[in-house]
Amino acid sequence: MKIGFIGCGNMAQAMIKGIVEAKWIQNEDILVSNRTSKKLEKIKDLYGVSTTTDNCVVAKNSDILVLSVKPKIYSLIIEEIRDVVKADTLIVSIAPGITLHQLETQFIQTHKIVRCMPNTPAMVNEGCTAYVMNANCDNTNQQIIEKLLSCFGIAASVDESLMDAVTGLSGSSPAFVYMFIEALADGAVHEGMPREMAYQFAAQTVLGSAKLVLASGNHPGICKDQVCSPAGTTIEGVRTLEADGFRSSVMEAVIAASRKSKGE
Ligand SMILES: NC(=O)C1=CN([C@@H]2O[C@H](COP(=O)(O)OP(=O)(O)OC[C@H]3O[C@@H](n4cnc5c(N)ncnc54)[C@H](OP(=O)(O)O)[C@@H]3O)[C@@H](O)[C@H]2O)C=CC1
Ligand SMILES: O=C(O)[C@@H]1CCC=N1
Repeated sequence: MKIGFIGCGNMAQAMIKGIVEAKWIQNEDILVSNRTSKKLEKIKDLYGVSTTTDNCVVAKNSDILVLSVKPKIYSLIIEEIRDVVKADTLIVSIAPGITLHQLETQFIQTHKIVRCMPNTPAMVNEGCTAYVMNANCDNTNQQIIEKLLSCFGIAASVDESLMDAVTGLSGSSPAFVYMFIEALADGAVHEGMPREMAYQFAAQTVLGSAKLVLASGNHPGICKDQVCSPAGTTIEGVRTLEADGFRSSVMEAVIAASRKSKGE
């Protein structure tokens, strides 16, 4: 089996790293194309994958074909490759806001199409991907797509109506989390902590807190209450976060990203 990527940017590189490390298929059976060659040279040097600047070479030879370019050039890319994609190739879209129906109408043949929303923590095997398949896909296709997505984290099948919310949450919120880590560190730097130490402590604290929510199965509020001693230090911080609209602000960010994905 050959897996192709058209576009070798941040998200494709994260997915390729996971597939290579999972040792699912031979590295040379990962085919990657990109507009320019610099990223291709880097990824070929790193993993020995097959690279080209000709998108049609990848499209023609792939059993699974991931369209990993920006949404605004999806139509252009589909127009470029649609005559050469094999009828039984499983097409994987990772673009926000582009529906299965839109994808089906842009291809000439009746293809098996999967709409996914991955995220960049795939780079460290901690990705979180939701997917929905079109009606042409069968159980075998689902097993293959689960296997692919599990190479770099967890995968969950969702109703297509949820894909925009997924984009706002797991797709986009890594950026919000990095802003949170930066802000936590800045607070500690303000109080005199060296910057490198502040980033390490902030990131480890976010990692550990997330692991505790997942491992305990507790409501996040219970985990929060376990940190807040009566009349202690933490509740002082909680008070200022509430006064500054922290939770509302985070909710608004997820809603804004979801709405953008919906095209609103
Ligand atoms: N980044 C993220 O966190 C996530 C991204 N996505 C989605 O993944 C997709 C890719 O995003 P991302 O990786 O971040 O974007 P990048 O900008 O990092 O990568 C896009 C790549 O597409 C290449 N490209 C541009 N035009 C062409 C072309 N005509 N033919 C072949 N390759 C081309 C670019 O090449 P060049 O460098 O030469 O311009 C670039 O390497 C998008 O649809 C995005 O919405 C989904 C989930 C999360
Ligand atoms: O910002 C974006 O549009 C993409 C989709 C989700 C994450 N990055």
